[in-house]
Amino acid sequence: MTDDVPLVIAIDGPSGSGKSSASRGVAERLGLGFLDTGSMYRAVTWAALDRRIPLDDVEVVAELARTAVIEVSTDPRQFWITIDGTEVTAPIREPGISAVVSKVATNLAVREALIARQRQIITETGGIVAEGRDLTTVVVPDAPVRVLLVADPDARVRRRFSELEGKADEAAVTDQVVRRDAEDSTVAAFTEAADGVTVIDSTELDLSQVIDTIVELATAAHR
Ligand SMILES: Nc1ncnc2c1ncn2[C@@H]1O[C@H](COP(=O)(O)OP(=O)(O)O)[C@@H](O)[C@H]1O
Ligand SMILES: Nc1ccn([C@H]2C[C@H](O)[C@@H](COP(=O)(O)OP(=O)(O)O)O2)c(=O)n1
Repeated sequence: MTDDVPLVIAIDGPSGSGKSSASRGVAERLGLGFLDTGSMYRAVTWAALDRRIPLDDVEVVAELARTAVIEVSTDPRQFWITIDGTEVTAPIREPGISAVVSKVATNLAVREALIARQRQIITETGGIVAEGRDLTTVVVPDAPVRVLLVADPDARVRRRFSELEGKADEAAVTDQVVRRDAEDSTVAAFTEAADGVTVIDSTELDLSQVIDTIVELATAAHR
């Protein structure tokens, strides 16, 4: 790997396609940072609910996103996130947040604020694997490695369901995966690959095969 230009790897895809796990694995393997952009939308959602701000109040939620101080780990081995000094690493994963986060993620003024913060983190970190819904198309469209990670809806629901270990029933998980993707895809183009983006279908691949494939792409691009 050349050290002069920091390597940025952008990974998008629907819920449960394996973005976070694969990105963390690739970052560890290549000694890069890791950014989970979805955690930032989740943190703003958590803070809005905590302050009793109605999520439909687009302007007030946007102001929160513009003014809140979000610090997020870029260490692939240890994830944490804080908003205005409160650590929200665990609460942002609760089903109650997953059920409503799309309301915040489809607020375009929120997106503008969080995208600016994401670009800042990516620049400060140097080499990084950044994942979400609009990294390949909006946040860092010039990244030398861009991947759309997909998997069949059934596989994605099954993965999420087993991850939640009984915290939510199958209907709720299906709703969180399928409805949320439908809502999120109205503001971010992660259902089809943009020009130059490599599609990886993880339905029949295990995690290490997905990581190997992305590492190979990165090695070829960064020679
Ligand atoms: N290729 C894969 N095969 C099987 N399970 C996977 C695979 N990739 C990820 N998983 C599992 O699926 C769940 C969702 O993965 P995650 O990385 O959180 O997806 P995303 O970030 O796209 O929502 C996790 O429990 C993870 O361990
Ligand atoms: N770059 C991003 C990242 C996430 N989002 C949205 C999509 C989801 O509804 C939420 C949370 O994203 P997250 O990646 O944590 O969701 P999943 O864990 O994959 O289900 O934020 C987005 O709109 N743009």
